[in-house]
Amino acid sequence: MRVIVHGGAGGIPEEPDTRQKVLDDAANAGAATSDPLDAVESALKVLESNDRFNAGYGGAIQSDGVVRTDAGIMRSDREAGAATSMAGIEHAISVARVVLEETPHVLIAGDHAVDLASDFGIETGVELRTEKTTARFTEENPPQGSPREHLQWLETRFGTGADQAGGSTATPHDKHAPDHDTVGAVAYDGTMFVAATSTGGRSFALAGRVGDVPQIGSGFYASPAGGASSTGAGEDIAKTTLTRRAVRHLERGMDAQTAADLAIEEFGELTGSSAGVIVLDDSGAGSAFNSDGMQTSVAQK
Ligand SMILES: NC(=O)C[C@H](N)C(=O)O
Repeated sequence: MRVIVHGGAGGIPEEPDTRQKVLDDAANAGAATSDPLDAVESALKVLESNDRFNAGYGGAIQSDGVVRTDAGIMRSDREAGAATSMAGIEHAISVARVVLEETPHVLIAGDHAVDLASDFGIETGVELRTEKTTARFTEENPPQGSPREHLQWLETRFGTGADQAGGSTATPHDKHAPDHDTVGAVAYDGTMFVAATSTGGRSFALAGRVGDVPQIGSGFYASPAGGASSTGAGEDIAKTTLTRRAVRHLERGMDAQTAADLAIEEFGELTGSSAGVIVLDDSGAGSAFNSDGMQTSVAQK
């Protein structure tokens, strides 16, 4: 089993070595399995439980004070599942897998996704806010009232992707904000590729906002040529279908590194925004980003 994981594209983390160790543990956990669905799920569960990443516990808080998680998973035979806008779900990746394996659908949202999770034995009602994320949110004098009032509040707080191009800041407000610390994994067992991504979204987003992560071809994609997982400003990733773009480059004969480089180059040209992508094909792994940093880890067993 070969696995590549990423811990989000953004600024340089405060303790890169500690964080790298968690990513290495995640990649190793994935590589120790014998099924690529298990590989990406076990890798991402390690990262969803660690508050150094914006997924599961420690995920970004939306304008109404709630963390809502999203994830997507896809196999190279084009079976896919995603789950979005879930409150109290730490392991969004496991819910996405339930959607893939147990339903005839590709995307389930909100309270219904939480009910589905509960029915399939996935823990619900988990406290996903940490002291750090709560303090950061509270400092910003959270809005009351209607969505229009929330929109006014986030006008000066929700960073545009262009604010972050070059990765200088995670948001205009907080240099060390864990804004781009979405997690992703791609696994290959010699037969099947599986790509997956999990996130708490972006900080200071409107309640109910959904980004690229649960959208096929945006946050995740797999085909017989390989798989890809992305991270960055989700609105821009969705508008340019970043992972579909990277996998299309594999289908045209590029290797994983060239496909990743070209996809990010095109993304930057089209959007002026920042993102990263990891790519796996049958001969190796590649990754590229146009932010200040994106940590990755590759493991093979
Ligand atoms: N942290 C991220 O990578 C954010 C994620 N792509 C989203 O927009 O929801």
